[in-house]
Parts: sequence; structure tokens; C-alpha cells
Amino acid sequence: MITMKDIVREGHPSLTTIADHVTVPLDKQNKDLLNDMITFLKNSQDDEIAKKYNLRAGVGIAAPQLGINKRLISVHFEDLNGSLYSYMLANPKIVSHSVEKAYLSSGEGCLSVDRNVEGYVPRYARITVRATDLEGNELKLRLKGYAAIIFQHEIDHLNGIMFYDHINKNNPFSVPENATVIE
Ligand SMILES: OCN(O)CCCc1ccccc1
Ligand code: NI
Repeated sequence: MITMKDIVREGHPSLTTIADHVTVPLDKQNKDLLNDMITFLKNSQDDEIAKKYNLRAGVGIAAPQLGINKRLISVHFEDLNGSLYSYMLANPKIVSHSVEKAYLSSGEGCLSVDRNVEGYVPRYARITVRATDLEGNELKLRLKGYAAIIFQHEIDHLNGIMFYDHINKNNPFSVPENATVIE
């Protein structure tokens, strides 16, 4: 099972490397990896298991956070309306996005960052993502709100981008005009 010791931290080259596309349909190794990643997320959100194994709660994880430079992500979370998003995806790509921006009022964190980094993280308010799932099916996801934020955070990890790279250096709490705040 994946635990915190498997998650690389700031300074590890995987976090600033562009990850490689994976061959689809996925081979067993990559399917098992995606399953291990989503199991980690579920474990991290289970109070008993998280406490037993000292897991930080995560809503998503990208293979580069395990030191594996592959374009694989898993997400498992409920949005603010209680909709469940549970996906294991290969080669996810943002194929279109809104001009409008959005950001979480709480800012963002990262399992690979052992410190609080203050500031708003402006992202696209709405995105369309194309990806391949575990069975090799091509998916097209239209995302907004909290889900759009999380998917962008994960896809950034495949391109060597950390959430704080988006924070305004001069004024961390400045935001693009008419950006939508997500509470
Ligand atoms: O890469 C995933 N990860 O570091 C876990 C935290 C994910 C996350 C946290 C805040 C806003 C969006 C996404
Ligand atoms: Ni992260």
C-alpha cells in the first residue's frame, strides 16, 4: 500500500519534470499503479486508516508524486454538492477551458509540500478534459468549480508545475479581475 514515505517532496526532480505519455490500453503494471493510487486516496480519507498509517488526506494524486514520471492521475473526492468524482486516468489533457478564472478561498496545499504556502491559486473556472480510463476508453469530462480546481492541480503535476507557481509573487492574495471564488 502507498504511504507517505512513498510520496516525494519538494526538491525531487519528478515534481518539476514533464511526465511521459503512457501506452494505452494500459498494461497490468500501470493499471495496478492507478489502483494503488486511488486506494491511497480512499485510505487517506478514512479516519481510522489515516490515523493508523499516518496518512495526510488527499483528494488526488499524480504518479510524479511517487517519483514515477508517467502521465497517470487518480482523483477521489465529493464536490461541495456531494457529487462523487472517482477517476483513474491515463494521459489526461485539458482540451479547452474558460477565459474566466476561479480559485479556492482557502488556497491550496500539496502532499509533496510539507509547509503552508499562503495565497490564492488562480485557475480556469471551467475545463474540458480528455483522458483514457483503466479499460482503455476515451473519456471527455466537462468540469467546473471544485472539481475543475482539483483536476488542474493534478494535471499540473504531470507538467512539473506546483500550485504555488500560480500564486502572485508580489501580492499572494491578489486575483484576476472577475475571478470566481470557490468557498
Ligand atoms: O497532487 C495532489 N495533492 O498534492 C493533494 C492535494 C490536492 C489538492 C489540494 C488543494 C486543491 C486542489 C488539489
Ligand atoms: Ni499536489
